[in-house]
Amino acid sequence: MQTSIPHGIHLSEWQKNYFAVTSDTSTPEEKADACRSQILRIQYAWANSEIPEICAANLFKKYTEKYSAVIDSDNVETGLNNYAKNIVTSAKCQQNDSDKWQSAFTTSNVMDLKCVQELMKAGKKLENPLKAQASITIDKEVIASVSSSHPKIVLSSGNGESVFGAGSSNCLDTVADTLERAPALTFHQISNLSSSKAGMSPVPVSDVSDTPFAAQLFRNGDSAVNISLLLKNNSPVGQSSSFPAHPAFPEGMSNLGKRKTCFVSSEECSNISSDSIPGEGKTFSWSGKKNSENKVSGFKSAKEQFWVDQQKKHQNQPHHTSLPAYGYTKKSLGAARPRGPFSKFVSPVPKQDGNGHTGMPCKAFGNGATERVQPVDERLKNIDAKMIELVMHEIIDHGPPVNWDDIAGVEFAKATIKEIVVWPMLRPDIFTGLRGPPKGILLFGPPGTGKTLIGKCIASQSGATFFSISASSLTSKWVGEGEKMVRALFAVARCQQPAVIFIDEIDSLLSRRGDGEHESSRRIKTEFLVQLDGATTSSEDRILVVGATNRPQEIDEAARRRLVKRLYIPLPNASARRQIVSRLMSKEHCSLTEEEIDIIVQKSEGFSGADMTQLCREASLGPIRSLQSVDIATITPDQVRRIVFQDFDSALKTVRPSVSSKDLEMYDMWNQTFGCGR
Ligand SMILES: Nc1ncnc2c1ncn2[C@@H]1O[C@H](COP(=O)(O)OP(=O)(O)OP(=O)(O)O)[C@@H](O)[C@H]1O
Ligand SMILES: [Mg+2]
Repeated sequence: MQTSIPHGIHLSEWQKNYFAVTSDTSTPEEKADACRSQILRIQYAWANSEIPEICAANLFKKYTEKYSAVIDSDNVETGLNNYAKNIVTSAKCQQNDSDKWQSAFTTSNVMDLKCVQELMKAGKKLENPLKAQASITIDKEVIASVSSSHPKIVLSSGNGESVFGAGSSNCLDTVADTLERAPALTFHQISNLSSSKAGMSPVPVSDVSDTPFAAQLFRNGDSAVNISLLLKNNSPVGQSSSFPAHPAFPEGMSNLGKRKTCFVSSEECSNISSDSIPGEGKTFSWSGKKNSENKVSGFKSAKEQFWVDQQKKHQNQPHHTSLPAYGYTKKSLGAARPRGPFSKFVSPVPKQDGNGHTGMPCKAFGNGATERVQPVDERLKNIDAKMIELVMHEIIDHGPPVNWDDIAGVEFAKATIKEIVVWPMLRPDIFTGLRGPPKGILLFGPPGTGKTLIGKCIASQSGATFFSISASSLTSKWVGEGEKMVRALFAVARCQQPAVIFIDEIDSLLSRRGDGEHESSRRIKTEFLVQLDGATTSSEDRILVVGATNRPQEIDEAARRRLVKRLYIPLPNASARRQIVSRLMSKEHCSLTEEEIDIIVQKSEGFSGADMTQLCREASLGPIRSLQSVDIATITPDQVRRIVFQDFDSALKTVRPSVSSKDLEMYDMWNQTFGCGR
């Protein structure tokens, strides 16, 4: 296409067309071509959710008007003289003397016109295939009505409608002009521009502030669209106003406050939903009445037509995975969630793309293109996405499975936990009302007695989603972010019910509140108690909080009350110690007799489970230590002698119990006062 653009200046296709349309030196044919090209570009951009509907509507209106002005003009120098007679008729059919004249030439019906469709077909030959397939996409809901005094644009959706007040039309022009003149302008800036007048929430864009939106949109159209627009419904009005001035901001746009503005409420934007079309990409539609209206009227929007065409085109080709859809797509954590601690969990938060941009969650669960996208869980609405990501990656436990048999002794605690955790998870229908399980458990006892091991066992055996976090990591790793993390933890757990939240070293999180306490740890504690209260008192939520501590006396009274089932995990008795030794030695090359084991058990009185494990480790080194250092280099594993009683005897001289009798008294006392054991 020949235009009057000076040579040597690199301009985007959009700009070239813009100049062709506005230039006095362009021929009518060039103007018509340029308009057609712009219209296609707008459709394509909107179909890919690169621009808001309102913006697309305005641009579309502008270029269809320019287009019809060229092709309708009888003047042989400036027009194409009845090139499309239908448009003239349509545009003028309702014209009368009234000020309230409304053109029948709307963004929706114009596409039904035969002549436009012919032009579209012609355009296909010029544009690249992808663009050519984009049929007119401005939807029925965008009704542009123009009156001389109060121009307004009504944008309706299933949830009602929003009226853009006087001057909105001009504002749209402002946005449109900005887009045209500043190809490098980011969407954020456009959003900024749009939001410069208070009253309606602009469409905030986050995490994509550097995305050269307009450049993507209006550059040569071959580049793949890779823009993520992240809507935050709860973002305050004017949030985006902090966006720094962009060097590419066009002259005259600096005093935006004086400009007419347009707004798209974030609520309306959130009504845009996206559905996967089997084997294809996605359609974007306003929720609510629109679709049903379309069906009743038999109207097929250009978007729908676009996808129908796409389907037809590819029906004989093997289906490919749908392209990632960026924009307003949402999904739920509640439905179709994986169960069990080792099942694959799908993060509710978008993964960062290669450019470091965080997009909205845009892919449905699983990989199938046919899966429908679920709405975002309401419970995660106000939770920081980064925190959710952290919860997913840092907290969910992925350790090796632990069986109840791996835990020696503590029979009462094991039975109680099975009763509280496993059975209600398996049969929630039976464990209702008074039989409803307690929502908080505290495992307390001397160090190394298997509290953490029990937590891992619950993770493996309960079938619930298991969140395991060390309290000290909450208070140290994410300084200042602790309370957010706590909130995110419980929110995600709520979405992943039944869920078990295991908090190791809970004393460091819920120690008594004191004067010398740091402000941030106080905040974390308060948040935790609030969340714990919610989780433990809600009868619907199937969240169990399990805390483990070896300093139960330091736990805040409020927290203690909420952890209703307080189970003492004592030092292993003789039978448990025997079990630990037998179990560990069964995996080794060992020749201990039953009597020898009895002696070992006797001699290890007061040992914790961890001490017993250490004793076995030490004894197993006996055969190695008895080797000459020269032999170590050459000996084969099967030449190493068996572990014998003498090795344990030697080991017992170096391994000592780690829990003092004074400590044991304290645990016993606390158990008698607050414990729920026998
Ligand atoms: N009852 C037990 N049965 C089998 N092994 C045990 C038992 N108790 C402890 N152990 C061994 O000791 C190791 C440490 O146990 P664990 O971490 O569960 O102790 P803990 O009670 O959480 O200690 P702490 O209070 O210091 O956190 C376990 O990995 C396991 O090898
Ligand atoms: Mg532990």
